[in-house]
Amino acid sequence: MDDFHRDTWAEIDLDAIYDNVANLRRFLPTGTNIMAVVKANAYGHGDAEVANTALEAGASYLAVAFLDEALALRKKGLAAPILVLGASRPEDVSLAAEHRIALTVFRLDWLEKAAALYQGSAPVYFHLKMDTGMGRLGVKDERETKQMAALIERHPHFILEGVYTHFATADEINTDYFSYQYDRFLSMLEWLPFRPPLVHCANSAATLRFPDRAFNMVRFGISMYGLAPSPSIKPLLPYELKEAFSLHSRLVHVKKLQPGEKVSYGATYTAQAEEWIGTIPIGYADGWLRRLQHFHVLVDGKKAPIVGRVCMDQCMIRLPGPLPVGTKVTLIGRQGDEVISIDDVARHLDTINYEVPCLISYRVPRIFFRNKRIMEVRNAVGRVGTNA
Ligand SMILES: Cc1ncc(COP(=O)(O)O)c(CNc2conc2O)c1O
Repeated sequence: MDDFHRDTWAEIDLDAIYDNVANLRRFLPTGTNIMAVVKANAYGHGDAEVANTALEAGASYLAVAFLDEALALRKKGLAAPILVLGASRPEDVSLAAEHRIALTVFRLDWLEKAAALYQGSAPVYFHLKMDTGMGRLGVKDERETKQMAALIERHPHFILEGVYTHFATADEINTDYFSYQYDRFLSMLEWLPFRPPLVHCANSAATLRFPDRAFNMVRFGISMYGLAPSPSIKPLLPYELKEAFSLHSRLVHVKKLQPGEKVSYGATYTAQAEEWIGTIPIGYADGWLRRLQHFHVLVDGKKAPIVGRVCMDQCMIRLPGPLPVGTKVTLIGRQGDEVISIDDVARHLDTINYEVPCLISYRVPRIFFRNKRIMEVRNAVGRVGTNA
């Protein structure tokens, strides 16, 4: 376990991760596999710890965005199959094969380059991505699809393990475009000479809303972390999700301001009366963005407004009264009857909940709880740029 020397930390409740996946396991038809999406350091929650917990709870596959993230999981001892959802380089096919990492393929020219460059004898697993309307990555042409399937079939070491697509609007109430994409996927699947072993299309929203249209694997991301894919479909979710991420700090300075005294850069905040002001060691370099000025935190079980500009490493809050240095402050999570959810922070930032935990940077240590006890502490400070 790492130690850390600044009183700001994130707590990851792996019991919540476990329950979110175990509940999905119970919710899905037996033959539907669960692919745990752990890209971007598991949406800021800690890639290896979340991956291990998800696998324990019934996931059988992992997904990341880029090859480096998959290699990092292998280095951390994860042995489960991993799919790279994003683009990779044709010259990295050997590296992927060596580590049993499946790659997404969606261009014939890429596949031809990979075939020309691959000198290995280990099997190379591909998932062919079809663009049914997300407009990001994916093949759209029948002839190109057939040529790609034929090339893979001809190659002695290439294996078409899966085929998939990604929905643009599964988290919206109106299902017109979702249905268009689903139907498009059904017809594009007919372009293949055979059905690969794994066919998948559903992200969290599609999984939880339309489990009967998930084929035989789902790609479970945001709701594994206990977050609804969007506020509009939150009431439609089939079971309660448990939020896994919380964020805490401690008062490092407390002072009383007289009326007219100022706080922070730009002296934009002026005390209106005698006010108790606390300083906490978290700022925008930790992902606690400047736009969170005027938002609030919890201290002594009460809401406390963030006053003055958020600095790179610190910010100031107006306290309900004199409190001792060292008092715990909760920026995301619960104190007594008061809760600040990730959705609350996202709403204030006018963004989506996905972005909030992803923003909490490497500089904030993560403490992992399993069975209500600390099972790991990760402090990446000092590791960035070295072999972790
Ligand atoms: C291809 C693909 N599959 C599955 C998921 C998981 O989706 P979920 O977290 O809604 O369950 C994502 C998430 N990708 C992104 C989420 O936000 N921006 C993205 O690019 C994805 O890009």
